Amino acid sequence: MLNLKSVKKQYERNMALNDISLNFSRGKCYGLVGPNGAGKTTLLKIISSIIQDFDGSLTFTEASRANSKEIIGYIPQEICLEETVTAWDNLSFFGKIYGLKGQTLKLRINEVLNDIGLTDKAKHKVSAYSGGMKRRLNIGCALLHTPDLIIMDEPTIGIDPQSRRYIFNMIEKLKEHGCAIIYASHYMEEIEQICDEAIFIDKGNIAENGRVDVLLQK
Ligand SMILES: Nc1ncnc2c1ncn2[C@@H]1O[C@H](COP(=O)(O)OP(=O)(O)OP(=O)(O)O)[C@@H](O)[C@H]1O
Repeated sequence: MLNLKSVKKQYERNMALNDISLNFSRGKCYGLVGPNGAGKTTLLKIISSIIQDFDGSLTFTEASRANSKEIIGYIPQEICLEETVTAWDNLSFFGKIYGLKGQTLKLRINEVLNDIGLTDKAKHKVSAYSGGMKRRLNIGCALLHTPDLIIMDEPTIGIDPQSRRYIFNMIEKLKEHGCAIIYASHYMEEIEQICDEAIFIDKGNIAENGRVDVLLQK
């Protein structure tokens, strides 16, 4: 569904990404692994069109949807929620950004709340949520518009095992629905558990790339 060809990104004198070519297909979870400063977030921001100033090409191979905003659900490393209002209000805000309204918006909010396991806490203020609950809500906000490609930038940092389980179950469901997921993480055991393929990135270059079982044997 997505091809990257010779993608390069330079910040002033710092070459953050150096000739990255990759293909992503539906129904698979791709682990993106690398040390601090390897270029993971830069790559994810290029794929999500947050960074538009780069060299090389990025092509969505299925033209069924109008633009990348409709295709992509981007879950940033930072929690991006308004804590003074409820989970429902946060979901409603993000749903409207994606053009959802009325009954469709209500239906999607209820579905997402169920998927992230927060139905009974929907009317609670986010400031009263645990770190793991905030992470789950952060993910939910990016799924309302049923994106085809979901980008998760280290979504399990500082969370409890129950929230981690919810996130992993969610990834399995998204794969079953034919979505592609790109999952950046520092944790190899997470990549082994949920990813079909892994991309090891170091100093802006691809060090290894392929099926997780094959890479593990290596
Ligand atoms: N806005 C920016 N301006 C200048 N340099 C930047 C900027 N963003 C990132 N960099 C640099 O680009 C390189 C790659 O950074 P990036 O954040 O993509 O790495 P990362 O693999 O996501 O790291 P981490 O695991 O710490 O999140 C680093 O050397 C970083 O300092």
